[in-house]
Amino acid sequence: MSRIFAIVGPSGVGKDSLMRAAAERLPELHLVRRVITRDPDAGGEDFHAVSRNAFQRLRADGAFALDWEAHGLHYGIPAEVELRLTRGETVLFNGSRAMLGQAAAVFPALRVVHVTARPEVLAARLAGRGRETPGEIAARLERARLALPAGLDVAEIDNSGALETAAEALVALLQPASA
Ligand SMILES: Nc1ncnc2c1ncn2[C@@H]1O[C@H](COP(=O)(O)OP(=O)(O)O)[C@@H](O)[C@H]1O
Ligand SMILES: O=P(O)(O)OC[C@H]1O[C@H](OP(=O)(O)OP(=O)(O)O)[C@H](O)[C@@H]1O
Repeated sequence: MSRIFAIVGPSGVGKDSLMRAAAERLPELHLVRRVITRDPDAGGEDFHAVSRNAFQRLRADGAFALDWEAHGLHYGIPAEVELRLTRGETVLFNGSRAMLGQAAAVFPALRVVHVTARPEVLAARLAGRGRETPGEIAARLERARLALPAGLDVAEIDNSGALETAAEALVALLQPASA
């Protein structure tokens, strides 16, 4: 049976790190490679970098199952995810808390993993990652406490401590038996 999980939470909480750690343990997982209007050399997650114009063309051509704008960037989830779901795969994507209502409308079986960490931990991780400027980091910390929409199937994982601990919690959630 196919399953799709949105991994959400504040910037710097460790969403991408956790997705990668889970995929190391469960190689059958499909981690979505997002299309983003971000500098291709920005580092961090593996993503497909495009210009704003290219993004709009892709969007108009129906290349995305879901897309949104945040942090001044456009993000797209490739439409091929739908094909993977029809094949029975388990799909994980790094999602936006603000866009979960729309995501659940597109993927009715959507399950949400909400990753949290203490505020001082977030600030240290964003600074350590070094992908954003101090101004961008401040804006991301402002958004850290954004609430999730009601009515969704949400599991919580605290990643304030060791990545290994949170990764084990994620792997446990992803086991088919807990589906
Ligand atoms: N549990 C953890 N302990 C220490 N560092 C972590 C942990 N989780 C993530 N990090 C680091 O924090 C930074 C942000 O993680 P990242 O996965 O990019 O977060 P997000 O995708 O949520 O923005 C990265 O430098 C990552 O290596
Ligand atoms: O509505 P929100 O939950 O605040 O999310 C806004 C955006 O932030 C994250 O993106 P991105 O991966 O660029 O940022 P991050 O790695 O710093 O989390 C997330 O994937 C969304 O695209």
